[in-house]
This record gives sequence, C-alpha cells and structure tokens, in this order.
Amino acid sequence: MHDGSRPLRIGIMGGTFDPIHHGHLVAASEVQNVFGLDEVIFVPTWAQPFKKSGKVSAAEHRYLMTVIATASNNRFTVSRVDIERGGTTYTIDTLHDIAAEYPGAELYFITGADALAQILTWKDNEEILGMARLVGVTRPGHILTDSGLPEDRVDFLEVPAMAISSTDCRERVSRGAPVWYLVPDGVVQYIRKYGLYRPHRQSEVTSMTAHVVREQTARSAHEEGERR
Ligand SMILES: Nc1ncnc2c1ncn2[C@@H]1O[C@H](COP(=O)(O)OP(=O)(O)OP(=O)(O)O)[C@@H](O)[C@H]1O
Ligand SMILES: O=C(O)c1ccc[n+]([C@@H]2O[C@H](COP(=O)([O-])O)[C@@H](O)[C@H]2O)c1
Repeated sequence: MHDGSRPLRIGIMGGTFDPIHHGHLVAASEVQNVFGLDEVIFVPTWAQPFKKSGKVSAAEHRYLMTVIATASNNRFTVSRVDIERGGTTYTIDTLHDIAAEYPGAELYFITGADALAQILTWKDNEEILGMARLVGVTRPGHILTDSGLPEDRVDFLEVPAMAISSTDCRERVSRGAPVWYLVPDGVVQYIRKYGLYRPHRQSEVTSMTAHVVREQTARSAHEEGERR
C-alpha cells in the first residue's frame, strides 16, 4: 500500500481494447509487479489516429468490457478520459489528463512492441517522453527495439508470450469459433450478450444501451458531415 513517502507510481495502458484480451492483462500485470506500480489505469481510446478508417466497436462496449476484465484486480482501474474528450485520441492528451488527476505521480506508459515501434510518429512524442517513462513489452510476432528512443526514458520488459490479438478474437467470433481462455470469461459473455463482432441480427441480441445508441448516432452524424 502506498504510504505517501514517495511519489505514486501510475501505469497507463492505452488501447482500443476491441476486445480486451489476456495479452493486455498479462502485460499490465507484469509491468505493475516489476516496476512496483501502485495502480495501472487502462484507458480505452475514442479514435486512435492510425485506426480511424477501420470499423471499431462503440466506445461504451469497449469501456464496459475493459471494466469487466479488470474488476478483480485491486491495482487495475479504467479511465474514461479519452472517451469523454472524444475526437482523435492522442497519448499526449491522455497523459495531461491523468497527470492532472494524480499531481506529482510518476507516470509509466505501457506499450506492446508493435506500438513502441511507431512512437516517433506519435503527436508531440518528445513531450510524451518528458512526461512519462515508456515501458515496451514483448509481443509475439513483433520485434522489440528502441526505434531511436532516448535510453533513459524507455524500459523494455519481457512478458510471458501471449500470441493473442483483438483482430484474431473478432475474426474468431465472426466465424463462430471460441474465444474462451483468450479473453476473460465475463468478456466472452459480454460479446455474446450484445452480439458483438457478428453480422447483426438485432432481434436475437440484447438491445443496446442508450449510451451506445447515442454514440452511434453521433458518430454517423459526424461521418456524414465529413463526407460533405
Ligand atoms: N498479446 C499482446 N502482448 C503484449 N502486448 C500487447 C498484446 N496485445 C496488445 N498489446 C499492446 O496493448 C496495447 C493496446 O493494444 P490493442 O488494444 O490495439 O490490441 P491489439 O490486439 O493490438 O488490437 P488489434 O488486433 O485490433 O490491432 C498496445 O500497446 C499493444 O501493443
Ligand atoms: O498520440 C498518438 O499520436 C498515438 C498514435 C497511435 C496510438 N496512440 C496510442 O497508443 C495506444 C495503443 O493504441 P492501439 O490502437 O494499438 O490500441 C492508445 O492509447 C493510442 O491512443 C497514440
């Protein structure tokens, strides 16, 4: 338990989490343990800059799955900062919002090898490195390199190999294959309850929450505006 004798150490795991899977959870748990983090905050994106053209599930579904997946871990929490801000999700904004909530805390931004390799293309990456240490974790199929990042701001951690991706989970559900043991049980049940990742036959799935309907209406209006 944190006794106030040192700054709080806060991990931040940003992600699309469509859906959250055990690769995310193992990575966060390992970093928490090795770096003695007081808390790891999972931050579901609103619109990741490099994934804007792809179809992503409603943020409320991704947020709720993340809450379900992390609920049993005392040190895991979920933040809505990126969802509430809306627009394109830039990590620099996430860091400013979390830093404002935890003044004086040391921030550790956790990324898989694939995301780390792109960090020099992220908005305000120098400022990101000034605000947080980066922790790059191994991920099967991706090479973990520093990509020219300053050595004193980046740490590398080998985590148990989990060859799981959200893309693979979505693809499995769409063809009726199981995702048990790839994602937490509650997430399997949530996916089934709301008919996620399947061609929708709305009458057969539990109706969507008002939040999701509002979000989908707002996104459609926004996309319509952009087409004009
Ligand atoms: N199996 C894994 N092992 C280690 N890190 C992972 C793993 N899966 C995802 N990550 C990291 O978690 C963060 C969020 O990932 P994200 O939500 O995009 O999952 P994903 O599986 O890569 O999704 P998608 O397949 O839809 O691109 C990123 O930093 C990513 O590198
Ligand atoms: O800030 C940026 O320019 C930027 C560009 C790409 C990705 N990110 C962040 O990287 C995190 C992982 O994203 P993703 O899509 O791989 O789950 C998430 O928090 C994104 O907001 C951030």
